Amino acid sequence: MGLRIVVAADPAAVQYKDVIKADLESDSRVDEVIDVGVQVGDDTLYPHIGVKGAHVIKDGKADRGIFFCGTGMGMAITANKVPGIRACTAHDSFSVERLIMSNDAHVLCLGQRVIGCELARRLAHEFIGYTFDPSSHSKVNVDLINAYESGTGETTPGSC
Ligand SMILES: O=C[C@H](O)[C@H](O)COP(=O)(O)O
Repeated sequence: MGLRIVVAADPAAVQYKDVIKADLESDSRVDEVIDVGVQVGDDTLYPHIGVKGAHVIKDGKADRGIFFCGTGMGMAITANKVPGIRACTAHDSFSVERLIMSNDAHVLCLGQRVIGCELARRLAHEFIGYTFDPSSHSKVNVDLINAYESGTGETTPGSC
């Protein structure tokens, strides 16, 4: 079964969102692309779109997301506020690899004002090619993040 990917952008990055949406729609690794906006001419601000996109993943309707804004940072900050969602900006190939392999992230965030379109396309292509290995040493870190978020873990402001 292929991946279900949600794409989201604010007005500063709708062009990259639409280019990469088209790439994903013709990618054999992808079963479904869900576009939560914005569309050209829609001036909705990124916090609204980032929350909406992250909830698609939280609600189990998508496996991963690729979110876009001017820098990628506003979308990342926003998506991380949705419980259970791990999102980060990554503008180089190694970071994109580690975003999955070390961090088991759900969302790659890209900045249209920061990187060229061809690099953004390449990073999006690479992002969906990685699968987190739950038997790797990285799982303990992801588990600690989740435990802190749920209030069940040992990680507290005074724990180190
Ligand atoms: O992180 C925020 C984004 O880059 C957004 O697209 C632009 O925000 P700004 O207009 O506040 O810089």
